[in-house]
Amino acid sequence: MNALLRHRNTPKLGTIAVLVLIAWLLPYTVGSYAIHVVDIAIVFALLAIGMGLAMGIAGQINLAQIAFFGVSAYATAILTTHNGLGFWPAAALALVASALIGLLVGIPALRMQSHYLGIVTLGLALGFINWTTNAKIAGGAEGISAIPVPPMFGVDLSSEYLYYYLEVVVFALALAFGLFVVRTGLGRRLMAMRDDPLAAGAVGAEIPLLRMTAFMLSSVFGGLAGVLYAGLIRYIAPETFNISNMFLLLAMVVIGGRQSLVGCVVGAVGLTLIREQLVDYPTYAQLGFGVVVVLMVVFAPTGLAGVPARLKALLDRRLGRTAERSVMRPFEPYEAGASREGGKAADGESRPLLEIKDIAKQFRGLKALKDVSLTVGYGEIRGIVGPNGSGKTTLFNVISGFYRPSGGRVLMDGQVVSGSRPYRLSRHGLARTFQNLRLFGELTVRDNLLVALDRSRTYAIWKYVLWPVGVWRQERRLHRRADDLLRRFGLTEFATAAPGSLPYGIQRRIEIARAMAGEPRLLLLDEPAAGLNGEEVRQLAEIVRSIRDSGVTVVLIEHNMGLVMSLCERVTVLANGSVIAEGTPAEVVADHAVIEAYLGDSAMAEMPLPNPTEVSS
Ligand SMILES: Nc1ncnc2c1ncn2[C@@H]1O[C@H](COP(=O)(O)OP(=O)(O)OP(=O)(O)O)[C@@H](O)[C@H]1O
Repeated sequence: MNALLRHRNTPKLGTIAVLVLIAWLLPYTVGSYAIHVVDIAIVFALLAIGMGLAMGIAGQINLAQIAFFGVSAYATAILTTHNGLGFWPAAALALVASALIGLLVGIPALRMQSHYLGIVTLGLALGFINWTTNAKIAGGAEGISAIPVPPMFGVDLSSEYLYYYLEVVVFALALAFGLFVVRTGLGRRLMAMRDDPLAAGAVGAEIPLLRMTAFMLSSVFGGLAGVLYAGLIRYIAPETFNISNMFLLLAMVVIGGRQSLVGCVVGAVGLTLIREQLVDYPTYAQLGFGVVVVLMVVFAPTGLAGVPARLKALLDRRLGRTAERSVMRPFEPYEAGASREGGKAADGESRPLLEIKDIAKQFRGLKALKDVSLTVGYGEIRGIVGPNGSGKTTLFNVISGFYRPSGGRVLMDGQVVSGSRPYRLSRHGLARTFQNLRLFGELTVRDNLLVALDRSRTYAIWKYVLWPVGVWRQERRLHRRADDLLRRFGLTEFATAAPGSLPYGIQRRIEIARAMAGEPRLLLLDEPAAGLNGEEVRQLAEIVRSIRDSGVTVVLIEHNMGLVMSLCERVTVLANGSVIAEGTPAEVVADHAVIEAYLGDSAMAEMPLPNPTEVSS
């Protein structure tokens, strides 16, 4: 069965039918005040979903949600009462306005993250509140009244009972859309960005655009809530969009579980109902919510939505259940053949794939790289060795766009690529792994691979609105390819596991599989054998050879000299940021400068020339 169809969180049809029935019958069972509270709860639920998308899914702290809500509510009010527009055209323009404001608020996220972003978004929300209180067009402290009842084919939406049904339909569609986003490519990329923006960029995720997208999504949900609120209450005033409501919203998302949209809805509905019960004690209610939020952050950071998984993990630990196998299946070699003979490019030219020309990198006073030059031909396996701190990882970081060089150029396939962002380099055919593993910790192993397999551009998210079938088909293709990749790398058994729960050797292999998912031409492996046992190193050598035989050029940094000697045709030696030797493994280990550089370095000082068969398959 397709993995997509057996998604662990896909709601059952029966559950949906029961929920629809409850939603349908609810107005028949409650009084007019209760239905008013439910109508308000739905508005908050929409706001909470938007906030969950930005904060929980994309990891972007957004304290401006109340402003997105306000912008569309005010835009609807102003356009209908001042400009005489009908309710629905005004609502459509209000949605556009809040999406644009969302993009605007997202701009600071390009430069700053975490609490700085929180402060800036909060500042923008305060600015908006200030505007509503002072601007004449916004009605000042008195607000705007007499917003018209939304027309709906003769249905009287001034009745809160009938308005409830409109809200339920809009809410259901919005939640379904949110879940669709979260469970497909865009959501995965947003989550990958949340877990590790550097690694996400390295597998092709356009981080700046994704950050803007997160704020835009959040603002559209805020905008929907604003329109519904304006149509429901038909009067708006600054007190609805104040900081205490922003805090309440934050509490809903944190308590419900910011990484789960359903959790956000539960938090929003639950806290709206509780707030109504405590309406006579607003100060105590605020204080109570504050205490609960602090307790949740400390003891249950994943909120109510995360409680079942935590309980299950606890139970499994208590019962000593370890469901996962800890041994990988064998790697299935790639088909050989695409390998370029004689260091030639695809067009037959004999230029190298990678040219590094006089690269320098300075960190304040420290010259980590000094005029490093080297070339790597097509189909080569190049080793980069050197004592600790000699600049190897810095060189990789420059090649892969993580660092801008202080001088010199990097060319790939004859094209200057130095200074390009990691996601552009990924699309140009570069992939890498990291010395300290950088897997997306909150995603499953399959999702880690899916993020890298998905090469669609961020601008293609228009399909989510206009052509969701296309998104769905693409998902099916990606899941099939992920299954193939999992099988090739012997990882099928671990597909649904969290990478952090797996042994180190398996995590290293997942990282190589993820790098290969992007079908690179050049693969940079940063200490791929670190932490592996002897058998795993032997398997690694087999994998790297097969990758090269499939036509991918490999450059690896390694301290395991046995592996370097057996695998690499040529080795470049760095010391103190400079290339001190280059040649075949036998040549470099006999080089005087190399021996001197390594004196005192235990990895190589006593290095006998290893027998290549030690690590070969
Ligand atoms: N972001 C940074 N800021 C300041 N200094 C840095 C930064 N990154 C690396 N360095 C310094 O640059 C030098 C080279 O570091 P690098 O990590 O490239 O060495 P390496 O050869 O990869 O070492 P190892 O084998 O231990 O991984 C070191 O002195 C290191 O402290």
